[in-house]
Amino acid sequence: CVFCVSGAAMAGPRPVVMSGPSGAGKSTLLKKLLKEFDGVFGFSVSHTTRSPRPGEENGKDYHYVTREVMQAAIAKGEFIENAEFSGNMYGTSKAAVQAVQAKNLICILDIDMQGVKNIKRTDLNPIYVSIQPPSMETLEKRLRDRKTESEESLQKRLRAAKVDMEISKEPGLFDVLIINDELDLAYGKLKDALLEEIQKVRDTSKS
Ligand SMILES: Nc1ncnc2c1ncn2[C@@H]1O[C@H](COP(=O)(O)OP(=O)(O)OP(=O)(O)O)[C@@H](O)[C@H]1O
Ligand SMILES: Nc1nc2c(ncn2[C@@H]2O[C@H](COP(=O)(O)O)[C@@H](O)[C@H]2O)c(=O)[nH]1
Repeated sequence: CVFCVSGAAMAGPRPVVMSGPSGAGKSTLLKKLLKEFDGVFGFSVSHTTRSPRPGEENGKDYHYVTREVMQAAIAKGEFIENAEFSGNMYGTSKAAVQAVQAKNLICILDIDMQGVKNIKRTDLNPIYVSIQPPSMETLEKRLRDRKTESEESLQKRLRAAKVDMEISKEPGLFDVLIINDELDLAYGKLKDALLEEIQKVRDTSKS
């Protein structure tokens, strides 16, 4: 298989892909999952060429690299997928996913729409979850209040969000679509969607 990444020997819980516009609340939701279900989920740490935000840690939130380093690693076939988003490169390395799967945890990938389309051509077989904001106005407010973006980056992200919100309606692209309006309600829906996989991991770790 040309696009094989996980390998048959890696059969374990299904990974979870979380996608949706920048500012929709993916990181907020996945951090809640990682905290509540310690020993069940593991985060696939992506590579990026963007600079770390205050509070972000190299190797935990992302692997922060230069464009040259990232391009060389992609050329060597070390990445499952990679994309250009808002002027920076992002990508999921095979090692990032394998590190989580080796521990028999549910691997969570936080990736953009290009990543979703590319993952669909692999054998990773994840559950695809789309996190959407209630409106463009709310999204813009969240991104502005987060205070992480320059005006230019914010505008780029809002333009990408409009495209993302349209494409995500494509039938069959996502298994679950969650509107993140009230955080606790959205989190409840996310947990419900993943209950079966969570139970599998709990059953396996008991036996
Ligand atoms: N339901 C919610 N209600 C109000 N604010 C929220 C909600 N969910 C997330 N936020 C806030 O919105 C901002 C964006 O959320 P977050 O950083 O999780 O988005 P994201 O989708 O991970 O964005 P990116 O793709 O840029 O990493 C954060 O400041 C977060 O605290
Ligand atoms: N295709 C990929 N997209 C990724 C990856 N890691 C993160 N992302 C997406 O990038 C944007 C911006 O993220 P930010 O941290 O700069 O706000 C967001 O939509 C992420 O989902 C990746 O490895 N591949």
